[in-house]
Amino acid sequence: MNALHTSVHHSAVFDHPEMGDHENIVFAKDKDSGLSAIIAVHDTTLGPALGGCRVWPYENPADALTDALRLSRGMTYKNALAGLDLGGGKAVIMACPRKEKSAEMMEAFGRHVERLSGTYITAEDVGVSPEDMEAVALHTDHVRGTSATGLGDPSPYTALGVFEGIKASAHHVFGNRDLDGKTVSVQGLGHVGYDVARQLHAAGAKLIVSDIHAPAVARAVEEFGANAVDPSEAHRAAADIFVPCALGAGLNARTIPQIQARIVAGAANNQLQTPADGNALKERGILYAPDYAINAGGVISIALAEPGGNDEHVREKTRAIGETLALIFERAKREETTPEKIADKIAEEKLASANPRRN
Ligand SMILES: NC(=O)c1ccc[n+]([C@@H]2O[C@H](COP(=O)([O-])OP(=O)(O)OC[C@H]3O[C@@H](n4cnc5c(N)ncnc54)[C@H](O)[C@@H]3O)[C@@H](O)[C@H]2O)c1
Repeated sequence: MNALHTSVHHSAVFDHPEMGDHENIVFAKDKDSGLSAIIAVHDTTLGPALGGCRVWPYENPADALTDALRLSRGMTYKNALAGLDLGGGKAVIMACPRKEKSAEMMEAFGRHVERLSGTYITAEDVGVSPEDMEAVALHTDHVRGTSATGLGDPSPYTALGVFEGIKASAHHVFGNRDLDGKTVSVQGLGHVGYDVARQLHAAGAKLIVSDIHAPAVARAVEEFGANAVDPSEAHRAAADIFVPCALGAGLNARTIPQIQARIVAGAANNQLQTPADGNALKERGILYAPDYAINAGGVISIALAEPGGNDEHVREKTRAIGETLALIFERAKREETTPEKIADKIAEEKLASANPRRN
């Protein structure tokens, strides 16, 4: 290998724009099963790095590395803000979940997780099923969310946290947690969105719903007396609260000027397309509940579940998301900044106080 070749690779990894303070990055291969994975351990200041494993047909390893670095850093912040004694990490497997993933590949991944001696704990993410995690668990105990370790589907806990977050947001904006008579636009009626809609309906909210999957919409109209709108209209519906529970990047330069709601509080990951979109919401007087703060119920359930589960302590910690958001909103107001910047600050303060060397 010549010197130029070496320096190209060096800059591609160590000078990667997403390379923050990552502690350890493993490029994991297994010839027999075809596994190519990256395990990124971002920070273990607060405890072992917990974060899901994603199986995705990345176009190239550079995209996979970018995803692993970004997502693992996000998990450090999410776990810290949720008050968990856990650091942040993430794994990505470069494979098509339908055509290339296999039990052998997941087992090989499990062996790599085991080699990290518990500094990384894995769980389900996009493209991974409960059966896949059972295959991983054949080779390592550093896995959560399997039938032996978990409460099952994390979505109900995510939905509970989002509902608490919506009430905290309503209190901040309207001076009252009561949702009776409030109009709420829920975008995306999947695992989380449908359950949030159910809780909103039970609390007396009037629902506007949308999904690209027509049967889910029909069911919500029938069950909750909801009004259906086209998914492209969800953000600009005449509502008090907008609850994005579909895909990311829905808050952007095009949609923000059209939002009628005074609150955006939903489960979707990475709702802000760019950091400037957070400022744009603030300028329009729209309160934004930072996504990784409000949607932490799922990771709380994965982290704290006990086998065979009494889930009361999980529910309690998940309900506390409402209190965390109330603190974030108050401080953002005091410091005249945006809630997502305060969420980041609180997470960083927790890390700094656990490890004074970070100051
Ligand atoms: N499941 C969890 O515990 C959890 C935890 C944290 C964050 N999240 C995030 O919350 C969001 C929802 O998660 P989920 O588990 O309910 O996923 P899901 O796949 O069960 O549901 C997503 C729903 O959104 C719909 N949808 C897709 N594109 C849409 C569009 N353009 N407009 C309207 N609807 C659209 C889909 O048809 C589907 O019904 C995702 O962004 C996910 O990353 C989920």
